[in-house]
Amino acid sequence: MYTALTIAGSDSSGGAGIQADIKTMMAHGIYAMSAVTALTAQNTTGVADILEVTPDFLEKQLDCVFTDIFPDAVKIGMIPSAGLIEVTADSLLRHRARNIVLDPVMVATSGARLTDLQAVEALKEKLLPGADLVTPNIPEAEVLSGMKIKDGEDMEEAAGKIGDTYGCAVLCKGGHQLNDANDLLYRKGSFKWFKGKRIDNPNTHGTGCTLSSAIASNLARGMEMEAAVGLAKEYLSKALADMLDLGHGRGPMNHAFAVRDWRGDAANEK
Ligand SMILES: Nc1ncnc2c1ncn2[C@@H]1O[C@H](COP(=O)(O)OP(=O)(O)OP(=O)(O)O)[C@@H](O)[C@H]1O
Ligand SMILES: Cc1ncc(CO)c(N)n1
Repeated sequence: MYTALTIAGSDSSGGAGIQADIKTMMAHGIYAMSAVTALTAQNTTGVADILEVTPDFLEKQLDCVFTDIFPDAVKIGMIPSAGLIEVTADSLLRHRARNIVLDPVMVATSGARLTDLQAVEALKEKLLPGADLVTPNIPEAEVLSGMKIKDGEDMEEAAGKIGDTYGCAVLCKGGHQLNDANDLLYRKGSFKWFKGKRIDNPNTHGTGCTLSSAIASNLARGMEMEAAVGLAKEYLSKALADMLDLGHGRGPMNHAFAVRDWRGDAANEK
């Protein structure tokens, strides 16, 4: 059985963070493990509070996972502070983790900040250089590259800057554009666009977590990076196109489309 680890925050509403990651990995037939960096009290309308674990406790979770069931891939999501980022980077290096997909989470879909400003600096210095792939959305790519992004050409320039500075592949996600949902992969000096049709669904809570976990799941199975990204985007589009509508704000996506056969479609109807 292929295995994957998510290092991320818990989302009490189940649409993003650890919960989205585990749902996605399970839908890909992957055995999912987790190291929790923080608990968030959040729902589709916003984040009420964040409780971080201590660096020492995060390190223990990582040691427990890596010394027992070694993950074939690692997805990194919300890490709220520099101390937790340092422990994570050291641990991944010490345990020789492979297939590391880093979602540089900074702000939730609802607009709330999930990491402090020192964490952004630590992310750049400690985590990006060890990652195989980093998956910023447009505002995150602006922070990491230090430039404004208005169009596809700017996305290429920013992704190139990030990739060349930190020595990792970069997937710049286009979900924050108005007209399309095209993502750009920069890897080893060349660009590949993944074109996506914009789905008219406001319920996009957790799209970034889902995409990065789907990529990690595909890498865990041994897929090449380009194929892993292409298939992950297909998974995300299907989950979004299922038009689940829960909660009072930007709701989560439906992962159950991938596992419906177990109980039949009828069991999912309300
Ligand atoms: N309305 C949409 N229709 C189709 N694809 C979308 C839509 N919105 C986002 N996506 C896709 O979802 C993926 C995640 O991109 P996005 O830019 O939304 O990430 P994010 O902002 O990190 O997500 P999150 O909301 O979890 O923070 C990308 O592949 C993007 O193209
Ligand atoms: C815990 C957590 N991680 C990531 C995101 C980004 O969507 C979120 N809203 N919550």
